[in-house]
Amino acid sequence: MKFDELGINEKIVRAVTEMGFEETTPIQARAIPVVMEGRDIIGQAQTGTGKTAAFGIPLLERIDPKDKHVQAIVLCPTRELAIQVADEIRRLAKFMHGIKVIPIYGGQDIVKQIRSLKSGVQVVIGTPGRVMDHMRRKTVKFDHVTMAVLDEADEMLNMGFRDDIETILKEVPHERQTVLFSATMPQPIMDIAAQYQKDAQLIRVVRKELTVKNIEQYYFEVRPKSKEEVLSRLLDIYNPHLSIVFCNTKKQVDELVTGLQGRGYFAEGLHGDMKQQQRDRVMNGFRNGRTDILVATDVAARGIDVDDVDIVFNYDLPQDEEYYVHRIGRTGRAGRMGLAFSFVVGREVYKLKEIQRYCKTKIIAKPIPSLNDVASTKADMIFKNLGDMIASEDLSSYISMIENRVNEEDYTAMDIAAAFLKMSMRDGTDVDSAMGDDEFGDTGAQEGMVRLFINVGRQQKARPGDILGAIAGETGISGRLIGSIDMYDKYTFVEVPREYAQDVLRAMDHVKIKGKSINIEPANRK
Ligand SMILES: Nc1ncnc2c1ncn2[C@@H]1O[C@H](COP(=O)(O)OP(=O)(O)OP(=O)(O)O)[C@@H](O)[C@H]1O
Ligand SMILES: [Mg+2]
Repeated sequence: MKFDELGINEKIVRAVTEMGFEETTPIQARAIPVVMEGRDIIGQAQTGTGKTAAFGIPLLERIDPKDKHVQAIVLCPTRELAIQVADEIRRLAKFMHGIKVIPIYGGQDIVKQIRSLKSGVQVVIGTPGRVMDHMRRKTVKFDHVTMAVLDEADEMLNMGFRDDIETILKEVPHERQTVLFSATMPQPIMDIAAQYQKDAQLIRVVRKELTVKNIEQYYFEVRPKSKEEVLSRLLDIYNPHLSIVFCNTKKQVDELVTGLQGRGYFAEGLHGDMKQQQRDRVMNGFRNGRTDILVATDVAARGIDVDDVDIVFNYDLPQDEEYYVHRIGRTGRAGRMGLAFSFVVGREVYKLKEIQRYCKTKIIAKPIPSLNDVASTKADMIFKNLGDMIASEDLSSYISMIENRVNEEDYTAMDIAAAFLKMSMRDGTDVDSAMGDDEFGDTGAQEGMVRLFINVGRQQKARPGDILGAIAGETGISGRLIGSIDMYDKYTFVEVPREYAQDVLRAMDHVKIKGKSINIEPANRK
């Protein structure tokens, strides 16, 4: 459906065209006409499918620019979302004169907000706490409000905000229109919502899955200690333009940011213990690409819309299934492609099963990339850049420098190229030191090798060749590089190059001998 078929203000049609919207999304096509009729609705549609405009457009249709009272109020669960929704509604209102939209949220100078509110604002987009604050101070009045929107309604009506929402809605005239939007809408929440709405129509853009099709979802079985290393490898291999890494605690966010920055990544944290100024700085940095990696708690899980987020990582699996939907929904927006990678530790596999059941999607297991994979991806990128440079630049003076060297010294141009490659691949993570030596200790292995202990299980009569083959097959490490296998009555040891040891351990869960899993651990623990 085209926007001009909706019977909306021509100025809004102009604005959406300028915003690059060609057609309405399904939720917009279905919700906008009903909301324009003045009916209460509950709108549920997948993440990134344009719910903001679905309420923003009919909201603007209702505003009388000549009337300087607050006429519409939108409540959002987080500050960042309030700012973003206000921006989107301002863009929609770009050609409508005399409409003022402001976000009001905690942590921002309240005196400034009061001044703006006094200057005649028709649309307030706020977080419940700060809105209540203004109500108490009587710096905002809602007696001319005809429309209330609860964006991310289920989240806000969840225990945390319920009382605040109730208090706020009591201040809004009873004849108001009340609309609720979210990508998830659990039944208990809809029951609560019935108290605030009148004869609400449920508009659910039904799809089998709750998550968007264009997000590919994978998981990695990891050990808690190896999460950061695995994350780094994935970042190096997939090289996302922007990515968001979700952690379950503020402490974990801080730790991971320090770790990633130490490894040379442009990462910043976002969580509720930070000062608002800092939160704004981080969010702006991420929106304009100064920060590539946003490490966040669930404050960034709902509604946040940033172009070019290619990958969402669940560094920790979320506690609630709904949060999985919202977190991964930060990628794959407005029809783009996205990747969602979840880290799963031990028994969390069960949680992952629940998430899959809830979302009605499959999350597929993926092996952890080896350092070899990382190295070859890095080399590919370097070769690509070199190719571009060779094609487009005059390198003759450099060529003669190399020729001179080769004539004077005892090595070839190939040696020089190889040394250069090694040098350029050493940026960011240091491949050789990434392995954490002490985990393997001194186990009397040969120089450069570490000993691993393998438990093949008693009943299995595995031959050394089977074990070697299985490990080589799963890790991609050439069988030649894996050293001796020593089989004793009860114990089996294998020696592997130190730099591959971690890979072998991580691959363990996938290494099967005669269909049965085996157990591998550092030999110094025995
Ligand atoms: N009709 C449209 N055509 C193209 N892009 C659109 C259209 N409507 C909205 N968009 C863009 O799609 C992106 C996602 O929209 P929006 O943030 O409203 O999604 P949402 O459904 O609210 O998602 P979430 O559940 O994550 O809050 C925004 O960048 C928005 O500008
Ligand atoms: Mg939204």
